[in-house]
Amino acid sequence: MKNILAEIVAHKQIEVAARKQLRSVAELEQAPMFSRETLSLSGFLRQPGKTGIIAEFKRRSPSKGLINGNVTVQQVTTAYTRYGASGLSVLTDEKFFGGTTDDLLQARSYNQIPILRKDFVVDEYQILEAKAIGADVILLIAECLTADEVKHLSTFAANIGLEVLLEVHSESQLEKVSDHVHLVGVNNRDLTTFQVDFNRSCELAPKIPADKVKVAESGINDPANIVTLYKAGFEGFLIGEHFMRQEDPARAFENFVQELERLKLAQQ
Ligand SMILES: O=C(O)c1ccccc1NCC(=O)[C@H](O)[C@H](O)COP(=O)(O)O
Repeated sequence: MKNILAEIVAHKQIEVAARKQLRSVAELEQAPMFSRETLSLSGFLRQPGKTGIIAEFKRRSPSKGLINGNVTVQQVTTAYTRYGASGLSVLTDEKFFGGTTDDLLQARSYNQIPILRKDFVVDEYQILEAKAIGADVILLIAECLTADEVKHLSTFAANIGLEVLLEVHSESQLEKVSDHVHLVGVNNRDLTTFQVDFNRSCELAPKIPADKVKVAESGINDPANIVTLYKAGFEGFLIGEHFMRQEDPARAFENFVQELERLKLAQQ
């Protein structure tokens, strides 16, 4: 790991150690959300006629700095759901992305579609925390974890009813895909240069095991990108900044979906 991920992960380990002191595992397991029946993101993405968009609530990022500090979780996520998102992604990392676990708890309280806890998981504790705040899916990033860690953490998540999205950046990282990984995400953004390249994702798509749902992540800013990525085999499309950087992310999402539907009809 020679990019921003190394810095994020180093900080995450310190942060998780501190969080464990504030809220015990027993307290997480007693949280009202912990016992709720989770929703399947892979199932929602495969529902016929749906957009396949996993719409992300993202206030800031290492690549762009502040994206939007003026909107609320309720305004944005309920519009994403209303206009056809297949799932939501909520960044809960505070230092680098300006998110909080409370953002996800709020998103959960207003929406009945699957929610991905977007964070940098290095410890079982964060998976229990994800369940306790109402998430349905966790993200594991292949570049930050060994194959054994992916196997262990994905099994742990599956045992408490959470799905796992494993993010890969290269073909060699596909060796870390294990039984309890339900979705494989390919990040279009190179985290060293922050350059976006859909070709790289399209080349990797056919190499992903057929039983996993393929998700294209990052840099999507045009409905035509979805058509290209769909043709390459992707069923899910994770989009954050393109909507969040607009003054009105809800309107931006609605317009994007309308244009996507128009493009799909034109392709038939
Ligand atoms: O977005 C970043 O700058 C970033 C930097 C380092 C690690 C992760 C990063 N992003 C996390 C994500 O996966 C994106 O938020 C997600 O794929 C949506 O991407 P986008 O549509 O480009 O906001």
